[in-house]
Amino acid sequence: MAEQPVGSSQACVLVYNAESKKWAAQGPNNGTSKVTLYHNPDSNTYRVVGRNLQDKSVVVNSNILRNTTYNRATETFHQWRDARGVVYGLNFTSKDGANSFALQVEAAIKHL
Ligand SMILES: CC(=O)N[C@@H](Cc1ccccc1Cl)C(=O)N1CCC[C@]12C=C[C@@H]1CC[C@@H](C(=O)N3CC[C@@H]4C=C[C@H]5[C@H](C)C[C@@H](C(=O)O)N5C(=O)[C@H]43)N1C2=O
Repeated sequence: MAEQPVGSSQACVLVYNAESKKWAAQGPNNGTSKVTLYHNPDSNTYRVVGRNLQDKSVVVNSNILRNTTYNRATETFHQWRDARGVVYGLNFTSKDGANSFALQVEAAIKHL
């Protein structure tokens, strides 16, 4: 069976630049993206995919692993580090959207 969407939310996707110590918003004019947690039941893998709402470009495509720590830095800003050390940030447009997405990611990590 192909990948299934577990849940989605709206957020601005950012990547941290360790050199400049700044967050860089991904996608055209720092736009909002639709971030979706996908589950592949065949391989029992999860990933977060974000697509910019405006031009549909993929702004994040990151595997969530059993040793991933999903950090709720604030009620609306969550972040994680991928296997290569790239730090992603999600600046959600609402607390509810942030919380529901986080609950799904946290459940996914427990399921791995
Ligand atoms: C142990 C560890 O790895 N720790 C990581 C975090 C983590 C923990 C556990 C597992 C994985 C990860 Cl990844 C860490 O601490 N990291 C990862 C890289 C960056 C950072 C390091 C230092 C700074 C200091 C401050 C904070 C930061 O960046 N914060 C705070 C909330 C605040 C909210 C919003 C965004 C806003 C969109 C723009 C900007 C603004 O507000 O202008 N901004 C911010 O400033 C945002 N940092 C971090 O998160």
